[in-house]
Amino acid sequence: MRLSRFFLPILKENPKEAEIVSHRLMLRAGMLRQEAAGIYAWLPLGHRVLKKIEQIVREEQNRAGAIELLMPTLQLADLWRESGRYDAYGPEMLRIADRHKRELLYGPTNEEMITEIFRAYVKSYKSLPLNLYHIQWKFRDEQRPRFGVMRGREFLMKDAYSFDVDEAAARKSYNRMFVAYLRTFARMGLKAIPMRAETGPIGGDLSHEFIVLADTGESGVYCDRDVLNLPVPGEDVDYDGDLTPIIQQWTSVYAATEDVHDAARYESEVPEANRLNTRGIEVGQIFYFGTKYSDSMKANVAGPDGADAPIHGGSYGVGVSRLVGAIIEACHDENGIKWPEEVAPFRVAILNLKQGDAQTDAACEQLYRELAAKGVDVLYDDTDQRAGAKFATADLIGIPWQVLVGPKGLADGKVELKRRSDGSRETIALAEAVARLA
Ligand SMILES: Nc1ncnc2c1ncn2[C@@H]1O[C@H](COS(=O)(=O)NC(=O)[C@@H](N)CS)[C@@H](O)[C@H]1O
Repeated sequence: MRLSRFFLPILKENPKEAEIVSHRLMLRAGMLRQEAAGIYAWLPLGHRVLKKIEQIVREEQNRAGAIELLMPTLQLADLWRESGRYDAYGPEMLRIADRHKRELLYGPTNEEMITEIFRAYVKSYKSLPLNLYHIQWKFRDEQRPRFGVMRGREFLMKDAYSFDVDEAAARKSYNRMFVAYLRTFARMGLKAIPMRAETGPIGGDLSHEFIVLADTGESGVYCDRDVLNLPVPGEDVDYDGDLTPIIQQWTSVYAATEDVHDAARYESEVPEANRLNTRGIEVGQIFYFGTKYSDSMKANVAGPDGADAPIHGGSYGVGVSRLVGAIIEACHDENGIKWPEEVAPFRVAILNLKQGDAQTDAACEQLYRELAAKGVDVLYDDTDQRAGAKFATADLIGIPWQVLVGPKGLADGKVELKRRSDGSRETIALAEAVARLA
C-alpha cells in the first residue's frame, strides 16, 4: 500500500477523552473513530489489525475441532423468554421493536439462539461432541462504556458453544477450548493467564477467565509468577488425546481474579517472592454450564440407552475487538505502538527519506514492488513529509520493520533496517533487504 493513497488520519495531539494508552494510541494512529458512546468506526489501519486477530482466533478454533457458522446480530425476544434470561439480563440488553411491533433484541451473546439451532437438527448422542462458533458483533448497553474498545457497547466477539452427552464429555470439550485459548493468545504475542472466575449471567459452575496482565486492566488479579513461564502447547497438540495434564499444569499454579481470590490459599501456597498482585484485562472467558439452557429449552438427544436427556453445554468467548486494545496495552512505548508481527497491520514500512530524488524514488519503488510480489504486507511512505515526520508516523503506528532509504546510504548500495520492537538498526545491502524481509 502507498501511504499517499491510503486513508490514515493520524492525530497530532493526544485526544483529551482518551484515559488509557491504548485508547489514546488507537485514536492518534488513525485506527478508530467514535461514532457514539461505546460505538466505533474501525478505520483502515485498525480494521487490518482486527481482521488479523480474528483470523488467528479462527485458525485455533478450527484446529480444536470447532465448526464456524454465522448467527444474526438481531434475535427474537421470545427466544430469550424461553430460557428466562429476557428479563434477567437487565438494562444491558438493547430491546428493539420492528415495524410490525415484533420484539427483537441486539444479541449480547448467543446461548439461546445456538441451542435453538442445535435442537432443531440434532436428536442423537451419535452426533456429539459438537462445537459450533461464530465471530459476530454483540451489543451490551454498558452503563459506562470507557477505555475505547476495551469496554465498548458494540463489540466483536468469537463465541463458541459445545454440546455433549454428559458432564465428563462436556469437560473434554471445555479442556479443548482451554488449550485452544492458550495457543490463541500466545500467537498474538500475549501472555494470557487462565484464572478461575465467577460465572455471572452466563451461568454454570466452572469458568476460567484469560487475563493479560496490564496496569490499566479492570480485573484485580493474584497469581504465582511461575504461571508466566508455563509452556504453551504446540500446534501438534492432540485435541483427541488426554488434555488433562496440560490443564493440570496450568491450574495447579495459583492464579485467581479478585472476585474468587482465596487469600489463605495464596499465602500458604505461593512463596513471598513469587506473589504477583496486579491488574489484568480479560480477553476471553470459558464456561461449563451443564443443562442450564438444554433444560429450559428442551435440547435433548437420545442417549446410548435410547432415553432422551438434555445435553451438557459450555460457551467460550474471546473479545476480538478488545484484543486490539489489550495488545497495545501490552506492546507500546513512548513513541507509539509496537505490534507483534502476527497481528501488525503491515509487516514492513518503507520510508523514502528524500522524496523526489530520482535514485531514492527508484530504489523505493523497486523494493516496494519486490516485497509486494512476495506477498509481504508493506506500507510505502511515499508522502512528501520530512524524514523526521516519517519516522514519527512509522513509530506511532507500530510497523514491526522499517526500511530507511536515502541518497547517502544508496551511494554505497545500502539501506537501514530498523526493528520497531527494540529500536535496533542495521545497515544492509539494498539487494539483501527483500530476502531479509520476505
Ligand atoms: N463491553 C465489552 N467490550 C469489549 N469486549 C467485551 C465486552 N464485554 C465482554 N467482552 C469480551 O467478550 C468476552 C466474552 O464475553 S463473556 O461475557 O465473558 N462471555 C460470553 O458472552 C459467553 N457467551 C461466551 S460465548 C470477554 O472475555 C471479553 O473479552
